[in-house]
Amino acid sequence: MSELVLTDVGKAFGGPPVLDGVNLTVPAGSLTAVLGPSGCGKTTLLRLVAGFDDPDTGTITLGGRTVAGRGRPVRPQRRQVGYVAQEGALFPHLDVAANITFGLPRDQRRQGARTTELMALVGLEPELAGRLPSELSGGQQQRVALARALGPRPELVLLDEPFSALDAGLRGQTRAAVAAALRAAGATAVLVTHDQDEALSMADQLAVLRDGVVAQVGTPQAVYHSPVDAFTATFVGDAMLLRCTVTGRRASTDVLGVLDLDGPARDGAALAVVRPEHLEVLSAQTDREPAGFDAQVGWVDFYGHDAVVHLVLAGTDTSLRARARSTELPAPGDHVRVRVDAPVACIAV
Ligand SMILES: Nc1ncnc2c1ncn2[C@@H]1O[C@H](COP(=O)(O)OP(=O)(O)OP(=O)(O)O)[C@@H](O)[C@H]1O
Repeated sequence: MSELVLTDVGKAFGGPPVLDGVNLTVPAGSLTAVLGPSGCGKTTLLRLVAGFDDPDTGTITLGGRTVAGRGRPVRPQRRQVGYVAQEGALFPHLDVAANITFGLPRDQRRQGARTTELMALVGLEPELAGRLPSELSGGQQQRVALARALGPRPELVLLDEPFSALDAGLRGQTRAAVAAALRAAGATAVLVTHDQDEALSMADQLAVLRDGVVAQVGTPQAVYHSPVDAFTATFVGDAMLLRCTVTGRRASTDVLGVLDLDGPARDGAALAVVRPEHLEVLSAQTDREPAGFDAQVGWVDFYGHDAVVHLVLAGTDTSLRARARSTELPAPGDHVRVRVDAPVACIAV
């Protein structure tokens, strides 16, 4: 396993740059998720690392070896990089074992032991070895694709939206199996996705890409709790950005009173990052001390494990979203009270 370092990497295809000075370090043995909206350059970044395209500027090093950017680029097959595409791209006429064996060095192809070991690593039952890809579920196919990519013990595994074709139930299971297999193999991995749940739940490190520029890099927790700008705050998780004035560790908002901040911030104008889970919805008839602000329920999105209550603050046109337990839900039209019951982050403006 090896560290991957991109320094000032740029790429254009005849028009404005698709990647514009990307700096990113992926520590050895860790999984970095590159998260960004469609068209922001995620696949281009993977293709440059794999060697399918060359960067216009900057360098890419893998395990301390420069593979692109200085002198002649190292050819893809010599980079020791495994690639898992959106839809595994398995050979349809080869069975599972033959698909996995295909990625192995010639001297290991006849030894069944490595294939058995790889199937176990990605959580595939041994009896699936003789099946064709068309006889597997989408999640099983992606596990075969990962086993094939891990076979030659690559320095780095690249995963390009590998779960996007799977339905919700299968996606969760396959994500967990793939994350466990990558950890067990000690692989350095880059996962490209536009799915924030996937990025937050799987990654050791999250890099948010916007218009070809890395907007923020950090642990999923750091990016979620301390976004650096309005784009990151609203792209990674749901957030309402409220105008406020910061003084010390408190933010005075126009619409929800004075909020506690979850960290130090510069005094002056800012945006408070209020997430739905920071808001508490109280019954208007509560016998507790009246707290919070009057609001009316517009509608409720029910998700089973919880729900999101859409509200409008009384006397304003401010819309809010509050996460609530699915067992205690108000109804559309109800008058309620709402308050922020947790410290929030803020972004200087
Ligand atoms: N070979 C190419 N020639 C011309 N333009 C390209 C080429 N490859 C990518 N692009 C353009 O570069 C931009 C970024 O594409 P890329 O596929 O990297 O985005 P992405 O973030 O992976 O998007 P998605 O999430 O939709 O797959 C797009 O505008 C795309 O049209």
